[in-house]
Amino acid sequence: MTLDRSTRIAFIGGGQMARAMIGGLTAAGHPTSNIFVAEPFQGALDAVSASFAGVSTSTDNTLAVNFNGLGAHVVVLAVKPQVLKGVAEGLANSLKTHKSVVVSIAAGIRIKDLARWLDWNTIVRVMPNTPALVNEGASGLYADESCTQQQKDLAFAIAGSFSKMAYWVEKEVLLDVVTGVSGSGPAYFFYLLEAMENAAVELGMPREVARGLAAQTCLGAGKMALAQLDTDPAILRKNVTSPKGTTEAGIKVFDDLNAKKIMQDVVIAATKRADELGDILGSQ
Ligand SMILES: NC(=O)C1=CN([C@@H]2O[C@H](COP(=O)(O)OP(=O)(O)OC[C@H]3O[C@@H](n4cnc5c(N)ncnc54)[C@H](OP(=O)(O)O)[C@@H]3O)[C@@H](O)[C@H]2O)C=CC1
Ligand SMILES: O=C(O)[C@@H]1CCC=N1
Repeated sequence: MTLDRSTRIAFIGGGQMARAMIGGLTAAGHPTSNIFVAEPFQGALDAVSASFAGVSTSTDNTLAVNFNGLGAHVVVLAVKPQVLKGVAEGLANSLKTHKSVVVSIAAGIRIKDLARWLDWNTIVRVMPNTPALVNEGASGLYADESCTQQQKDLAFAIAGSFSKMAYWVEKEVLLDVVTGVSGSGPAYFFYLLEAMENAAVELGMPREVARGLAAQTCLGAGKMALAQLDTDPAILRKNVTSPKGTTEAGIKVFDDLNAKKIMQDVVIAATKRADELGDILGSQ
């Protein structure tokens, strides 16, 4: 099937990322009556209901897959990688009954391991990010030959509803790189924002002004980079940098500290951790 308003989507886990995806899906017009969220903590389900009126909820994961006896077309696994094995094993029978397409957003966990736990192999891995909540998500996807083109298209359409940029990657290992760049990436920018805001406050700026200036600058720089994707970001940076001016003085501090190398190491460390999670948790 293709994604349309009648597509029944079940979320297993109703945490940060599930809510960001549901926010994107509903903003794109998907009816809440065709979304079901299951998770063990009633408080989290209440928060989902408060944000998205009309979404069905349950503390029983199999009820979400069962989707009021109709069956979910798509089951999104949105739990932490550490609990995924137990969750997956509990869904095996319901998935076979309803033949749902499984979308896993868990960092690191590979299709072969998930397929073994689920005893089911119609699986697409998607690595989204939390800006999905404000309709600015970026996602990478991977599926192997056990999915049909139609199933891949369905998963891509779902990712596309909460992602401004969505890309298939050719090898599963590249999803770890997606995780290191855009999955974890919002946190790197928040880290920079924290530092920019604190510096401005130390220099006498009221905090709310500092926060607004820094956040809008981040958004503006991102929009400029997106508007000129064929331009190397180094050129965009040079366009801001007047000879012997202020930016040059600021960037010199970055260069003296080898900050570009540090940023590369950050992305590499997050990517390696995704691979490690796949090795450690996948061997269960
Ligand atoms: N956060 C992010 O930016 C991103 C996260 N991801 C991936 O998304 C997944 C979810 O992460 P995130 O949303 O941050 O995590 P959260 O902890 O916010 O959400 C996970 C949810 O799953 C619930 N849960 C725990 N056990 C079960 C269970 N047995 N059955 C059903 N639900 C359960 C948790 O409930 P409780 O709190 O009660 O334990 C929690 O609400 C992870 O695999 C992560 O790798 C991918 C991209 C970005
Ligand atoms: O930190 C994590 O493990 C998850 C995956 C990507 C973003 N958050």
